[in-house]
Amino acid sequence: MAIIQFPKDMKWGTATASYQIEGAANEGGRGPSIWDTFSKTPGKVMNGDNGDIACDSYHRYEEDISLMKELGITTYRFSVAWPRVLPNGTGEVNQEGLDFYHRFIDKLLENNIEPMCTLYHWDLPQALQDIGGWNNRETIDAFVEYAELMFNEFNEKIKCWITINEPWCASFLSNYIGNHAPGLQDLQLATNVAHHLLVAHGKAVKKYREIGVEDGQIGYAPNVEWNEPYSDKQEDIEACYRANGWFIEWFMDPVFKSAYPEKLVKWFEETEGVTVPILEGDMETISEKIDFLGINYYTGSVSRFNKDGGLFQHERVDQGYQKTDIGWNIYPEGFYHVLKYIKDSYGNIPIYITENGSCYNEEPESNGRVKDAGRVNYLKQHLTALNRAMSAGVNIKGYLTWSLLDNFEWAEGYTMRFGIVYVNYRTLERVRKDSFYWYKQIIDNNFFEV
Ligand SMILES: CCOCCOc1ccc(-c2cn(C[C@@H]3NC[C@@H](O)[C@H]3O)nn2)cc1
Repeated sequence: MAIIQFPKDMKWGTATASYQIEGAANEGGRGPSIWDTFSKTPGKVMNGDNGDIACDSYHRYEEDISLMKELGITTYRFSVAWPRVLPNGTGEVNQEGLDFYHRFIDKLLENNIEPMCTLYHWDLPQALQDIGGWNNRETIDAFVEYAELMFNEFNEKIKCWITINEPWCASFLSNYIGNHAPGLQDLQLATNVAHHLLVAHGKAVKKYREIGVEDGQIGYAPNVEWNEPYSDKQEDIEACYRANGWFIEWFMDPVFKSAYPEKLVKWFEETEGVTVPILEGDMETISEKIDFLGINYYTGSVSRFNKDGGLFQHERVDQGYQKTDIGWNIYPEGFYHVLKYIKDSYGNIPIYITENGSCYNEEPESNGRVKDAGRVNYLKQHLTALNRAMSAGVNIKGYLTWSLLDNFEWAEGYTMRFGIVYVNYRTLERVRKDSFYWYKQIIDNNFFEV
């Protein structure tokens, strides 16, 4: 047996997002977002599910916070619904929306739980999508107006800010692959969106610095996956570089090196005729220094070159890895490799694991117990890989599992469950899963045995 020990000051938490848990979509002055529109468009979301009610955390946040308190977490990552505070994206402020977040954050602080606030977790006000959304640089200015409002309103209470969650999902998954809102399929448009998200991130960081908060910190949370080359063949190594780079270099080189990765820019230009719409000063803005990096990791694979393998001429090679119920490989080695790669590529900036978790869809048994052994095992394997990365010098400050609650899993609707707490979507009752109790033990002891 080996002891997996974490540092005394390790921050433990859970993560959620506004559209996925709040509900009250047409309450409290909230305006519509692109996910309200997308989820109500036939065929876009499994079973026609939407976030109108979700986990009803808008009304049940006190119960959620008592679960967090019982769990013993010190940090809770949530996101603000932009259209709840600015129903039209800019201009008129919805005081009821601000009041809700004050009540919620005050309750967190009362319970000694540090709020980690994501400003943008994909619920763009529909009014901004109506003028082109992130493809229109005016949305960058709207985001800065929203960020400034939030910084000034909550700076005394929130000391840890995340600008953009998973820019790859908000740009390429949403505007090229088309699985997420607004469901477009145009690589040039998606590349514009990715760039404007990065500029918006940089401008928000600049605004945060201007406002000046001594004890605050700001970062962003890209999602990464790991493609391990199937062989030492150059073509396999390069194919994996491209596949990894779409998530890593594309969203980290601009922030940490003030330039896009040349090899990938050339690849987009030569194979797809796509270019990045960089204006004078953009790269300097994007690379405004951040205090920490949030990393979201779920899965990876062994991959290799395949000329007919789509955008990056790569393909995943099935190695018989076990998969979670959403069909993603369980690949903890990839977690270690990607963290080591980030450290070696971008220096040792403090990193929070802002999302890591697994999908298992067990229902409560007759005695009320939810036996999610797969999720406990996934946590064990990935925390072991995280510990290995920390031993290799990766500057990990905290780990927040996705997610506290089962919730609206985007295009999968409510069919896919990532929570350590089961949610009965009919009664909205919360039921602690076995993984809740296992994770509580880790938080209490700061170690576990494998
Ligand atoms: C190449 C083609 O691929 C088609 C599907 O491609 C993806 C990729 C990635 C995801 C994905 C979903 N999640 C979990 C969320 N992270 C944020 C939080 O809101 C969680 O709900 N992370 N990544 C989905 C679909």
